[in-house]
Amino acid sequence: MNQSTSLASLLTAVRVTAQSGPTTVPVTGLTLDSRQAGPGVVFFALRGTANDGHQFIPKAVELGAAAVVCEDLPTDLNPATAYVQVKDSAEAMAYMAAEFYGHPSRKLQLVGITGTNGKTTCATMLHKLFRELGYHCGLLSTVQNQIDEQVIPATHTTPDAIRLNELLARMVQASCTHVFMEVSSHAVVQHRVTGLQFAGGIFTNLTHDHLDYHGTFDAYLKAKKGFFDMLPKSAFALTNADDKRGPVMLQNVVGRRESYSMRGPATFRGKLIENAVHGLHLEVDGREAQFRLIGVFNAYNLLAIYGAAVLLGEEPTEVLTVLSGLTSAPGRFEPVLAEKTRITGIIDYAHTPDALENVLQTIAEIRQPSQQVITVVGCGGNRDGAKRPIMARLASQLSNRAVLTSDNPRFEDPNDILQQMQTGVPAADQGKVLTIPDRREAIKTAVALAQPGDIVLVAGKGHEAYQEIKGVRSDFDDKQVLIEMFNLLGK
Ligand SMILES: CC(=O)N[C@H]1[C@@H](OP(=O)(O)OP(=O)(O)OC[C@H]2O[C@@H](n3ccc(=O)[nH]c3=O)[C@H](O)[C@@H]2O)O[C@H](CO)[C@@H](O)[C@@H]1O[C@H](C)C(=O)N[C@@H](C)C(=O)N[C@H](CCC(=O)O)C(=O)O
Ligand SMILES: Nc1ncnc2c1ncn2[C@@H]1O[C@H](COP(=O)(O)OP(=O)(O)OP(=O)(O)O)[C@@H](O)[C@H]1O
Repeated sequence: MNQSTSLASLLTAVRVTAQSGPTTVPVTGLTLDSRQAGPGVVFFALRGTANDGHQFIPKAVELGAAAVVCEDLPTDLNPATAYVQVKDSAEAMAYMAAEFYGHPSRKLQLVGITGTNGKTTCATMLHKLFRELGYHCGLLSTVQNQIDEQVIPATHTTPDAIRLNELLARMVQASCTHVFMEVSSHAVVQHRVTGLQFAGGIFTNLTHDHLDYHGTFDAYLKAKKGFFDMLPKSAFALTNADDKRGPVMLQNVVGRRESYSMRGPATFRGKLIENAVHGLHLEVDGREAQFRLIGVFNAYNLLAIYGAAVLLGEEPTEVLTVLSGLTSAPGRFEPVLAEKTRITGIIDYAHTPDALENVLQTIAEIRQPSQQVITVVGCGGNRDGAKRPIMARLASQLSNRAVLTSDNPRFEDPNDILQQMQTGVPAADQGKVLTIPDRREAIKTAVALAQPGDIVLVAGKGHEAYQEIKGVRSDFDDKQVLIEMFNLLGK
């Protein structure tokens, strides 16, 4: 995008504590990485988790940066460079990025989704729903960003404020009216969404996660709540009333307080009629509808999506009709049916003990006693080793058969990872477990073991389309391999 303005006009968006150097300079770009600095570019020195961006100011200046925005002015100032001192560089960057890109969020109906689980599912399905309803719209998610059907790879759940405003501006340029985005707790704390004007916010749920970053559960909750606290009066704040933290999210918010529930009073009410392998049958605000998504957690996601669409002014019956035909987000409890034998394959991104347990418990809720569950699972290399025995234990205890295999061994020997996983399998379950390092062979074996009607869960990779071995990423897609094996084995 060709963008140009003057530093002085960008500074109207922030409170400056001190400044030096020429402010009339034209600005053609913004960056938070000194290595990307150059003439016309404003460099923001951010205090990071590993580095302090202030140490890279000389590098940015050496590369010709037009200006530096920082919290502490350097002692050695270059007369050709403008230096701007602010209280918080990350916050200033967000306001200046919004200004630089012409406040794209104000020209869109921007809806943010926060919570531990369900963000990708809700954002992706809202995007699909509004596309079906005839709108041009954008998506910002962990899996991918999208402008209508154009896919733009994603590096973060929520991009940094510069990239975010740039993407929103591209969406405005492509005539998008609605954008659905995931708002991670990291993004709130790091001011990635500061200065954006939201039309609505959704809270899905909160469980223990990311405590390595936030330190305490309260800090994690505070980060999530920070997003609801920034919603303006015109926006809706839609919360899950059945989640323990749902009501807290609405405390003292300025936005319109709305809720959804499967249990009690709420703006949008759902009732479970059937939760089966082939999908959910729900009553939503008194209307019955059948959905292709599986599991009670998806009933909550569907209610959130329905509620948001109605709050955005869509007609409830039409919303339900379109939602009924939609499939889930890629690799999020994604069913793959073998037509001939009615074996149900499920592809899920679950790569932590919590997520694996959730998925297997959901399968336990929907399966008939005659249906066996066969789980294929692995654990990544060069990452948290403690989860390996736990995941193997869960897979063996909560399935009829488990096939332990590789999941991005990276630089570790796959056999070492598998050995560590095996230590978690209880003696009584040893007979249920096979160990096959080659993931393709593992999926083939699981399909071969499955009898008509059984369920094959392939966990861990979800939408990921690669397997990383010794630093090399080769193409590997669980869904494609599963379909290939159904065909190969005549299932
Ligand atoms: C822990 C975390 O959130 N880190 C993010 C943070 O980086 P950081 O603070 O570690 O950066 P740093 O290395 O300490 O450097 C400090 C500053 O110096 C700059 N720098 C660094 C080197 C150099 O040569 N020159 C230079 O200017 C860096 O650009 C940075 O601005 O700020 C960077 C710029 O915005 C992010 O890219 C980076 O995300 C990293 C890659 C990351 O993995 N983040 C994850 C944890 C994350 O944000 N995840 C959430 C989703 C969580 C979930 O729900 O699953 C997300 O929204 O994606
Ligand atoms: N509302 C929900 N409640 C509990 N679990 C859920 C919910 N929605 C999805 N899940 C489970 O959590 C997994 C992650 O779902 P999803 O990707 O939608 O969440 P997310 O918040 O975007 O998480 P991530 O950022 O890790 O992708 C799914 O594979 C599914 O098994």
